[in-house]
Amino acid sequence: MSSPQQIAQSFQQALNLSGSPSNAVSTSPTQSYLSQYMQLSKKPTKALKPFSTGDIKILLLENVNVTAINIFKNQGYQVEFYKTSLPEDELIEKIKDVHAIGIRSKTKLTQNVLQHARNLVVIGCFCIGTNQVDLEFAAKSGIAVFNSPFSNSRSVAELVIAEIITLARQLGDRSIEMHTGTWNKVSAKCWEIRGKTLGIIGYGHIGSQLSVLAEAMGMNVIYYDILMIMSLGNSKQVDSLDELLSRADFVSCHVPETSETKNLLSGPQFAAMKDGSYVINASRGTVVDIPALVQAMKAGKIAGAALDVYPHEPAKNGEDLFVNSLNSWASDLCSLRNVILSPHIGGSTEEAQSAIGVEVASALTKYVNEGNSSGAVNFPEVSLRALDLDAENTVRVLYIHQNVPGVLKTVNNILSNHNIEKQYTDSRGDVAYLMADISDVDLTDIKSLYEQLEQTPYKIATRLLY
Ligand SMILES: NC(=O)c1ccc[n+]([C@@H]2O[C@H](COP(=O)([O-])OP(=O)(O)OC[C@H]3O[C@@H](n4cnc5c(N)ncnc54)[C@H](O)[C@@H]3O)[C@@H](O)[C@H]2O)c1
Ligand SMILES: O=C(O)[C@H](O)COP(=O)(O)O
Repeated sequence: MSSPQQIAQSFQQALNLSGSPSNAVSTSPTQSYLSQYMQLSKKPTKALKPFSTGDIKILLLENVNVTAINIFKNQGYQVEFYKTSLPEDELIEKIKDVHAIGIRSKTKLTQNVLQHARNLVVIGCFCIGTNQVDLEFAAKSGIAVFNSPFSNSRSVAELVIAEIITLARQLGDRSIEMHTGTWNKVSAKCWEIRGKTLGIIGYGHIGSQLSVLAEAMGMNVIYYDILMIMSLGNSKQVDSLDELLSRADFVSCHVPETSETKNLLSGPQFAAMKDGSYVINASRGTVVDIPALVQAMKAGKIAGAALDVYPHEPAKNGEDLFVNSLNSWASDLCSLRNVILSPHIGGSTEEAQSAIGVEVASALTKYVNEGNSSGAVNFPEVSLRALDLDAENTVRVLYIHQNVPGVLKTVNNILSNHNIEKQYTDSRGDVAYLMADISDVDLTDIKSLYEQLEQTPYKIATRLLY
């Protein structure tokens, strides 16, 4: 019989957890990372140590906040940090070996990129939007995705309030004039916002927060959403986008990027708006058709616009918006009066970034260390209370599988030699996730337990924590 050390060694080779290249696992790239053991206990009785938190490699891109780095380092994870996003070829190289990746809105985790991830267990979007990740492919590959659903909502809402006043007072133009030495004191077509109507498209976390701030400043608020949503304050939900457009002096978009929201505001919608009204977009660049906006502004229909997001955004600071041929509208837009352009800074405040860092890093840590998927955006949400590390011979089984009949029968048959202390399972679409704490496990049996689970049909990923 093999000694525990020998078993540990063979596990390390087979599972490629030692950091050195391994070709012992002859599965496809998306399968090979799924087979992982993790030992959280430092107890000397558990001599078998195929995987510890110190083996976890995490790649952080796009200047994810230091609060997150500290949380990961406190866990003992190996952290590789970059201030920017990476070009696709570099990203593919880097993603091959890491167990977790943290990104913001720029990094595109497409199927093409994700299929190279051999060990990836979890993705953290340190922002609200998750449209930059192929969520379905990730789920089917057993990769959970987490985001921060509201930690930057207030920051975006405050920016939009600033933009409403700036547009109403043509403040951007006055400032540019003063910077070039021109004194141009005017009141024509400059307005108070008190008593004006703000039309909010998308009354979610940001839209509703904006509603409260706008009403506090004396605005009337109407909103349009595909869902019936309780109105805050005196705001009123309207039945159609057209009704909102025909009544609002300021229209602000706060919808996600979906196929339905692509060019949500285009030529016909600008035509339906009030003469001299204003457009604000701090949601996603695909939501407003910029060339159509330029036309509407040139025609004098729209009196001003504030854009924080664009269909093709530069990957890093210092890059020129104009050099991207896909942004052929850029010089036209910049030549217009009363247009505020900001570089996707809606959520970029110290408060928001620090809170997002804590929130997403905590979710990732819980998933890696405990398998807890509460709050995942693409994955069944399963959690059991923290693994009892003091309980001798207890193992947490994390088993991700295709959502088809008969799988639980097979799995519970495998687990039936042990005492199942707790078990929880849930499914989402085609993917299901089972978590079970089993006791009375002889550590020398773990290899066999693992191998049996790995050999089950419809398995996507297995992890054993002990
Ligand atoms: N500029 C920035 O820095 C920044 C920061 C944070 C978020 N965002 C963007 O803002 C978006 C909104 O954020 P949120 O937190 O308020 O999201 P949310 O999910 O809380 O709210 C979005 C709302 O839009 C509604 N909606 C969806 N499709 C719609 C449609 N076709 N028409 C009308 N309503 C529709 C939803 O029902 C929901 O109520 C995010 O998806 C993100 O892309 C940008
Ligand atoms: O989705 C978001 O939260 C915003 O678009 C902010 O993205 P960022 O973190 O890349 O600035």
